Amino acid sequence: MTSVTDGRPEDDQPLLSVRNLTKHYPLTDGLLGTETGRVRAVDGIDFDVYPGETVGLVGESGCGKSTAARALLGLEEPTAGTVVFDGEDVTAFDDAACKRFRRRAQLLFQDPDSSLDPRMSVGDAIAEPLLVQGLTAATRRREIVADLLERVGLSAADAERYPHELSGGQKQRVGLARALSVNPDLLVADEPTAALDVSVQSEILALLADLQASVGLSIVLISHDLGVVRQLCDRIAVMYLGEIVERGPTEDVFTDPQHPYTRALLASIPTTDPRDRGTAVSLTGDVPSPSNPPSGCRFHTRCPEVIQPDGYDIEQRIWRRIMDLRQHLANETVDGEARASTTTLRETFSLPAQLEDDRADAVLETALEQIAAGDPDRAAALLATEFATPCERRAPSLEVTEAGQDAACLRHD
Ligand SMILES: Nc1ncnc2c1ncn2[C@@H]1O[C@H](COP(=O)(O)OP(=O)(O)OP(=O)(O)O)[C@@H](O)[C@H]1O
Repeated sequence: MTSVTDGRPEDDQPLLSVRNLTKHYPLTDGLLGTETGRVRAVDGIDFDVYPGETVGLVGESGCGKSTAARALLGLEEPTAGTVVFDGEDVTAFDDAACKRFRRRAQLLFQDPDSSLDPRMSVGDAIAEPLLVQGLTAATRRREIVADLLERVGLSAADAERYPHELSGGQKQRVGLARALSVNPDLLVADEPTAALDVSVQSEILALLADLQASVGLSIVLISHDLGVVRQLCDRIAVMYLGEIVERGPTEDVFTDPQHPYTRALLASIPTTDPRDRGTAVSLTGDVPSPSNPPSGCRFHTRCPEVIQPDGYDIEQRIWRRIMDLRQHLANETVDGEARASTTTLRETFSLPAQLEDDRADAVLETALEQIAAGDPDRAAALLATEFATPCERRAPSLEVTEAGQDAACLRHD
């Protein structure tokens, strides 16, 4: 019998299997050259890509998507973890195996200009990987180039042109032809349409979908754009600050998201439906630095659904603001509030004059009095003790939810 995990039959063999992929960059002191910390760009991510499917890696800018792509292609050495491609460990490859892997797994860049040499004709650019792989017969190379140009919607005559004569969309088509020239099994497309005009974006996405259907390519699509991902991907992994927070079949994640971060991302997609107006939860606070990620669940400093401590019953929206106040105190950004009245402080931090939960209100009022008395550290300590959330203490693991997909959120525990 076939059991299903993450939307796939278990007895299917993945083409690519990424386990605990981790990449930390050292932070060094410019003068002394000593290590002062680490940027945790990617922290233990797991996902599989099966033959012929497209898997999306989505998340805000800086969450580690490109680092994950470079590490899984062997362009950067991971700090930890394994990448198994067609049954073999990529990190253990010798030079010859590495060369074969480089042919079978291709990278498509966001900005075609960065991958095309302005002095090289389109034909030469597409033929270059063939030459590197040992195809020395010039006539055969020309035939392949002509065929590839037509497959990506250009014409054989375009082989004679140079990158500066092409539009952005045409250049991305050339980039795609170049990546496909060596018949790869896997294409890693890093924001392939982000540098293009909106009108051209959908043409390139349609082309990717067509090519995938005709040659059975597997694709890892990296994008911050949920619309792009929904259009193309069979399954997606949502990343936040170097970690996967939700993973599953695209339609399941879009129709019934199980992680508050995914819900917030989806709510941020502009909608024309008037019934949707005003229901969107927007994220507060800045994306924390990957060199000093929050404790517990990394999303707790911005999460609209952060868990309340036992015994309190505070409106969730207000609870988020109390957590934001704790954040301000921790960041020492409330110093100038001394000598204000607690009423003014409540207004400053968008807190109501009276919380519905009397016990919570008494704690809050005491903390605000301490801030007003010029002792924000005491207020921070009181709020940290009374209003501690499990989300700041325990890091959730990625577990299968009742909805079917995996999510890393303590609410599912
Ligand atoms: N070589 C490096 N040294 C130190 N930090 C790095 C290095 N490369 C990336 N980072 C940091 O790691 C984090 C993840 O970067 P990455 O480029 O993978 O994110 P991303 O999700 O692809 O973002 P974007 O969409 O902006 O490209 C960022 O905070 C980035 O500043």
